[in-house]
Amino acid sequence: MKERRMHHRFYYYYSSSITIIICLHRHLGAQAIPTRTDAAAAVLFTRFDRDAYLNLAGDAARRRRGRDDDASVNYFRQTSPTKNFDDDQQQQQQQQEKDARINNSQTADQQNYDYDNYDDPDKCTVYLAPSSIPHSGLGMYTTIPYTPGTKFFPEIGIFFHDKHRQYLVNNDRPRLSAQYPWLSSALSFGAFDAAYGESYIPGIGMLTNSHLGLVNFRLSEPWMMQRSMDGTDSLFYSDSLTLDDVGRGAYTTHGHVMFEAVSHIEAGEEMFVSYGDEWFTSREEALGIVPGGDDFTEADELLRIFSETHLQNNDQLLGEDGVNEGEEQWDDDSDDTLANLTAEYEMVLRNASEKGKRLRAALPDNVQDVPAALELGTARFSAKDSIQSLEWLEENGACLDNIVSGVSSIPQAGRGAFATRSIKEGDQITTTPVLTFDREELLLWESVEKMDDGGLVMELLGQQLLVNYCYGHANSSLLFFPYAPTVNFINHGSIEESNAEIRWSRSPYHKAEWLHEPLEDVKSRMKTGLMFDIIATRDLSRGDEILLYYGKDWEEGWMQHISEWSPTMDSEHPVVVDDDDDDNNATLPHLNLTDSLGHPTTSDLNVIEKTPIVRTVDEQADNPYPSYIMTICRFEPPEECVTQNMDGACISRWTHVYEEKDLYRCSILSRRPYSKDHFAYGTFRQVIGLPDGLLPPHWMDLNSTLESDN
Ligand SMILES: C[S@@+](CC[C@H](N)C(=O)[O-])C[C@H]1O[C@@H](n2cnc3c(N)ncnc32)[C@H](O)[C@@H]1O
Repeated sequence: MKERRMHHRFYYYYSSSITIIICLHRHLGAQAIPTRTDAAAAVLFTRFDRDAYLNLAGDAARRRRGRDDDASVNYFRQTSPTKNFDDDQQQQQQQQEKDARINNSQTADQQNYDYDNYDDPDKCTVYLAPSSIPHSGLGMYTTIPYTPGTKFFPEIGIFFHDKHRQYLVNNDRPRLSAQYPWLSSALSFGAFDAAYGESYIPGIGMLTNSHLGLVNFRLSEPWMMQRSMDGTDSLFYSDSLTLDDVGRGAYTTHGHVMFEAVSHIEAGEEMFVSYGDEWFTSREEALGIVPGGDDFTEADELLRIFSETHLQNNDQLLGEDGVNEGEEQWDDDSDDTLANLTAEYEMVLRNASEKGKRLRAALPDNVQDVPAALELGTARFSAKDSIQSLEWLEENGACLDNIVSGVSSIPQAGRGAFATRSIKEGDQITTTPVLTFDREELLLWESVEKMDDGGLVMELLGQQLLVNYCYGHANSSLLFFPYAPTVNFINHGSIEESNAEIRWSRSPYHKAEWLHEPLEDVKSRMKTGLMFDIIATRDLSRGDEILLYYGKDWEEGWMQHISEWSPTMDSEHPVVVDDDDDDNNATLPHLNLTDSLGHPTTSDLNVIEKTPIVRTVDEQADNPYPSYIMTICRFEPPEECVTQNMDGACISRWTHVYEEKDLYRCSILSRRPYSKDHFAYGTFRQVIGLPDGLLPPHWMDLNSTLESDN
């Protein structure tokens, strides 16, 4: 897994009445998610009004066709059914709050892509183009400067959980898809979402390369609450769907993941994030020795000292005012001087090697390069092409900001992608590299005991949420996950209302020749190379929601889901059981469905329950939290473990109080694992259909569809 560590805080689970804190940083124990039969005890909720939904969906389509809709109109307001609430006032209040939250989240979006603030709103602000890091494929470049803290536009994050439940996981080959995810904690509270999790974050999170000396973006507020549409990742911002909304759990709750600049970024600069030192040190065989950020800083210092002690004593090597003027002047030097300097510089290199191979790798190999490396800094010197001209980007790149995310105009669809500028029919809306998955990688299995002989059989539990973001054909086991910015927000529209289509990219970076290769070769490649283009099929105006026709299977699947789905089925989250300890089944979280609040947030708890958000142990005795809420602490763990479990897990005691600003008291409310929407039973799962004829016939290795499996 691409261990892109943004921070090194560890998360500890704290049960308020117990003083031992158990390290959950590694895992929460091997917990299983249960089979569907466990949903039997669900309580009836009937708030989802199917007819009203279908009417509204029709209205929304009519509005879009008539182009009289406003992209910011939020149909959830009208669809959010409330008839289960007895108290009209409470219902109204809750609805108003939900509206306010959704409006806030829209405002937050708009702040991030207010293109009118730029000198030319039609100027593309971000390009896909070849990376300045050799052999690392494509990268992202900005054409506008950023100041530290400025955010890039919002992206989705998709939680991928319980990899050990893949059928193939134990004896499978290395997979490219494992190179891309972030740690689960990259998504707020992700560390607690499941026993084991990873986070796929497209856009900056997947498309940018990492140069540890030139990192200019980082995930913003990884721990703080990032807004999400349903707020189940966060107790503080909730735009929650209710327990009985048919779209619940069908799209990610992390719909507002932000990256922010960490330095002053120049127009034309390549965007880099840190994958973390370990990502590079664990791949030295494949990547060679890659310096860390500190290595470049130290290398700069070594060159400065070398320059002061040697170059300034050799005035003839420097420009008139003592500043080097580039490489040519070195050519004029006498052989003797150059030989002396080379010998001196080799000493510097030898000393650096002794200190560390990564430090050595940060230094230029030749003394002739020292002046340029001094001027640029060793990091920039090592990737000289990492700042490009606008002309170069226009010539070699593809624009990635023709769309931004917002609340979809489609009821129950979550967020959508909207045009930032007019796009003519036939023109490219965006282009995107795709990561390939084997369908089997997205299935979740559980081994269960067979009644007759006690033997174990594998039972299909369901599919990862990522399925809903993958493109494929029902007759092929190969799936494609696009990862350019914003592309994953594009929703489905019927044949009549769709305004975009997908095709293999015409970009020179798309490896069209791979389409002739056998399926197995494509699946086992450890590099991406295939790309899709999304093309406008009619003239688009700024603010239009982009809609792709997802195909007949998808449409039928969604309609089937609506007709089969019942709040009864959808309203219970799985009970989490411990694989290793059958006696422990009852201790882990489950949703208390008698709680009429649906998904209460801390503010809901405050407003509706009129009680303080955080309760003392005594208060909890009279007034317990809902069962899917837990309290957690966050702190730097003590260096040593008090004891070590058999499996190496660290058990430590909280003996220190740390004052850092991003550490919190042990009073944070979090959702318990497996209590977010995408774990709920009966949630919609369906691959987005690629048009017939797009995939080569020799990739059609299935003759039945897996599509109807939820
Ligand atoms: C690729 S995602 C699109 C982005 C998604 N709306 C989000 O907020 O993250 C596909 C998922 O969006 C939802 N969706 C897309 N189009 C829809 C539609 N026309 N009606 C209902 N749900 C839709 C479904 O949950 C689907 O599985």
